[in-house]
Amino acid sequence: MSDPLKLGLAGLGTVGISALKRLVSMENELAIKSSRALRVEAISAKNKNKDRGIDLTGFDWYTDPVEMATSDKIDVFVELIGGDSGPAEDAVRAAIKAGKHVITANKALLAKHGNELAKLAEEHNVSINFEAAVAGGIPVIKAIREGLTSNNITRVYGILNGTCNYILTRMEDEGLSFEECLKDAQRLGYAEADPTFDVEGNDTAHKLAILTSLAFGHEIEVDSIFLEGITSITPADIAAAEELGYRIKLLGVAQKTDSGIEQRVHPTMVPQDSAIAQIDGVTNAVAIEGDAIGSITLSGPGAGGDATASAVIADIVDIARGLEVKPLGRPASVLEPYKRARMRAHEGGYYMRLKVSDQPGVFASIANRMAEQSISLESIVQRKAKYKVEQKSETNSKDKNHQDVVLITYETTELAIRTAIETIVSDGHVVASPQVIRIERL
Ligand SMILES: NC(=O)C1=CN([C@@H]2O[C@H](COP(=O)(O)OP(=O)(O)OC[C@H]3O[C@@H](n4cnc5c(N)ncnc54)[C@H](OP(=O)(O)O)[C@@H]3O)[C@@H](O)[C@H]2O)C=CC1
Ligand SMILES: N[C@@H](CCO)C(=O)O
Repeated sequence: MSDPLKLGLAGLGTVGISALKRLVSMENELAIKSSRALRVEAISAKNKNKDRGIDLTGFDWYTDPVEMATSDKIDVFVELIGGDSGPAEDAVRAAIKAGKHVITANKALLAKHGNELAKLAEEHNVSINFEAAVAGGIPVIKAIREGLTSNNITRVYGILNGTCNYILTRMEDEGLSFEECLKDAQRLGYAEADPTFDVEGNDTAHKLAILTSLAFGHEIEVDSIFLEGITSITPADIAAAEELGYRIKLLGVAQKTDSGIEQRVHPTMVPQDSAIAQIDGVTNAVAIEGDAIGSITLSGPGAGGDATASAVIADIVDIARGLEVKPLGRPASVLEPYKRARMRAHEGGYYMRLKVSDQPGVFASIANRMAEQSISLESIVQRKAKYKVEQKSETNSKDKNHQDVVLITYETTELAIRTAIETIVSDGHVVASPQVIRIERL
């Protein structure tokens, strides 16, 4: 057997401590699978005195992760701190420059600096492995970067945030409030340090940007992703979706179009009988469409200590085995600049829920405005009694004179929908911000 592979682990939170425990408890088995011992030499976290449920006296302790990242005692720096700047970024850069391989679960860091870090790693002949950064325990990076290399990929989409899917599932199944569900997701270790990154869709965007780059051979480009989170989804939308044969999921979608690559993150109506609609709780699913494979969908736990540690350790084993792959699947120098498809040209079906004054003619006026934009309606329903219970929390006594008009359109464009909504709002019948949810062709 070769010399042990010496590891330094920075970050001993939900993911870090699970990874450390598994590396210790599976030491023999991992050594056999890697043909090499994996030895944790050094650890780093903020608070040395925190009880982490494991004896840490056998590891060298570093308060400064940058110092650990450059120490001669380690071969591989494992970054499990988080954040797109500060100690995580400083330590990753320092590790690469010191010739250490890097493993990270940090999608925020990769979405912001991934192109540059990939170049830096190539210059220093080291790997950056980041299986845990996208979809937790699902080996989707390996699937796209290695398993599907002979495919021309046309679309990648999926549920990429465990926290949001957990919240939406529990709101739907148990009728709980958004806030209650989010608190539980935080307690279970699923949410980001700042959970607005989850619920506003940023975390999904970070992951999507990484997948897009790997799938289409473009530079990572996160800032131009069309982004809507789940905070505006109400029990009334969830009830309407169910009645109309859909479920609401936060999807990240990247697809090739004639004008460029469309990247979008938004709550999405998916048909109840589709595979993606069956994905509940913290589970994630990623569907990949390519010319050789047709379509495959991978699903599994998207967050949580053990599931994420599984991906971190697989990355370590790859390094121990000597497997070297360019971080973004091809040399950084040949990645194409990202060409954005305009969101206004997006084509699809739409769900709209409009809270309107309960007056004669409103219904017909809305239908006319849609017709002006050549939008065909699959259904248009007026709801008062049906959603009364769900609406209680968001209404007051004035709402006695209001009702919801729920519309489902056939295929149209984002531009047509936006124009129709502007005119409907300017007609003065709508008494609250219109709710618009895109329907995905699956
Ligand atoms: N939680 C999950 O399910 C998943 C998380 N990720 C990603 O993994 C990474 C870690 O997430 P998670 O484990 O949840 O985060 P936690 O907040 O649970 O843990 C963060 C760790 O970083 C340590 N830390 C913070 N600042 C410093 C510093 N300056 N120097 C050294 N250590 C520091 C903390 O120390 P201390 O404990 O002393 O406070 C803590 O141990 C993030 O990038 C996250 O996005 C990816 C997939 C799933
Ligand atoms: N906060 C993230 C962790 C996994 O990346 C999620 O809920 O999916």
